[in-house]
Order: sequence, then C-alpha cells, then structure tokens
Amino acid sequence: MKLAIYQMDIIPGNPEENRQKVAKWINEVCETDKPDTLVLPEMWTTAYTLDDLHDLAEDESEITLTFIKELAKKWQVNLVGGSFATKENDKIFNRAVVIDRKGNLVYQYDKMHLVPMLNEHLYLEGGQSSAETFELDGQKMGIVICYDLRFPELMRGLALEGAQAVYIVAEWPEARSNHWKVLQQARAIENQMYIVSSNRVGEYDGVEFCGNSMIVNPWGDFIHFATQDQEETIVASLDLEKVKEVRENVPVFKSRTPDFYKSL
Ligand SMILES: NC(=O)CCC(=O)C(=O)O
Repeated sequence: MKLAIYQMDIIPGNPEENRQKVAKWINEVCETDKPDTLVLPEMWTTAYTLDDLHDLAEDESEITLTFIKELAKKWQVNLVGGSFATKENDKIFNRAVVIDRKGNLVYQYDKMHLVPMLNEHLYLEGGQSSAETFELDGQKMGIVICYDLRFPELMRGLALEGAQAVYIVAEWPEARSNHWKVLQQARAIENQMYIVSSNRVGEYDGVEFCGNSMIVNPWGDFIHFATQDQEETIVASLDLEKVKEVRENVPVFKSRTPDFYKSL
C-alpha cells in the first residue's frame, strides 16, 4: 500500500481556504505519485480555534465530508481524512473520517480522550465508543487522534482486532515533541504493527507544533521522519508482510496471559 502523508500548516478558522489547500495537494500528489491512500492531520479545516467552533463546526454531512468524498472518487484513492469539528445534536466532536476509493465513508471515529492542556473538554464532547478497525483495500487498520496516542489500551485493542497499521492524525505541540516520537515507537514495538502519523506544522495562539510526521515499522524503526517545521509530503509504501514476520520472530501475542491481567 503506497501512502502519501500531508504534513500541513493549517490556516486558523478558515475551512474554505484549508479545503482549497488540501484539494491542491491531493491533485498534485495523485498526479505525480499515484498513491493508494492519502493521510491528513487533525482538525485541518479550522486548527484549534476552539472559541469559534460553534460557528465553524459542520453538521454531519456537510461541506468538508462531501468535498473529500468527491476527491477520493475523482482520484480513486483511499483517504484517511484527518479530523474536523463536526456538530451532532448541538454537541461538537473532533471526528476522524476514512473514505474509500469509491467515495464511501467506511469509518468515523470521535476522539475519546480530550486534551486538558488545550482545554478541549470545555468546547468538545468526547467520543462515547472505542476506536474500531476498518478495512482499506482488504487490509485491517485503525485510526486514533493525537492525545489518544498516550493510551496504550486503545491501540492494543486495535491490534487484537487484527490491525496491521494504525494512523495517528495530530496537532501535537513542540513542547512535548519527545513524547510524540517515543510513544509512536513504543506503540509500534509493543503491538508489532505500523504506525503512520500526520502532524501539522506552524503555530497557533502561541503554540508551536512539531511536525515530525512519520512511519514506524513493526520492528520500531523510523522508516520515514519528516522535518519539524516545514510543510512536507511523505510518500512511502507499507510492506504488510513485515507485520507477520515480526510477530513470528517475537511472538508477543502468543505469549500474552490476559486471564492474569487487571482489567482497569
Ligand atoms: N491535539 C492533541 O491531542 C494534542 C495532544 C498533546 O498535546 C499531548 O498529548 O501532549
């Protein structure tokens, strides 16, 4: 599976301009690199303009979802469509979406863990159901959003359901960039799967974001690692056979003793 990851700088509070940026990127990358799957970052239509989300968040089937579905259909490409603020029954969710090559929504996920350091909980509603796996081109995968990376239980659940790769869409600040790197490597090693992330660059409201979008393989090697401060595209292929190989070499899943673990 050939991926293209967009490490994007997001224009605060301007969904229309961000959509145009994303359309330009998708058109260019699909024309030159012909990827199977595209990956966008967290909250890419608005950035963390939390005070304005009541006006900027979209109803469920509104412009952005329709827009990216059309682009996926046009280029016959899968789209791990990052996340954007979505309104449902007057509540706002940080919602990630996954679209297939035909433009169908195959999966959506509302961020479960809201970030106290960014006051997300004052503006957003946390998702009420765990992340599940989905299939793209017949391969099982998962997606989580930014702060979710800190919760190993969530990703272990995806691995146990058969995910071979998990996407992380993010706006991760520079102040904690070492956690961003080490936690992704840990999640890849402990679950013996690919971790693929798209983080934003740039700054908003005094917060600098750390880029470093990456692909970590199931052995924990950083096979792609983007810059910290530049918009960038990572184009790379995942060798999913590697998941099987690593799980055979170090059979962690066979050695588990879940009957003795505390369920917290
Ligand atoms: N957007 C986020 O979820 C940021 C998470 C973060 O800052 C952290 O976990 O640290």
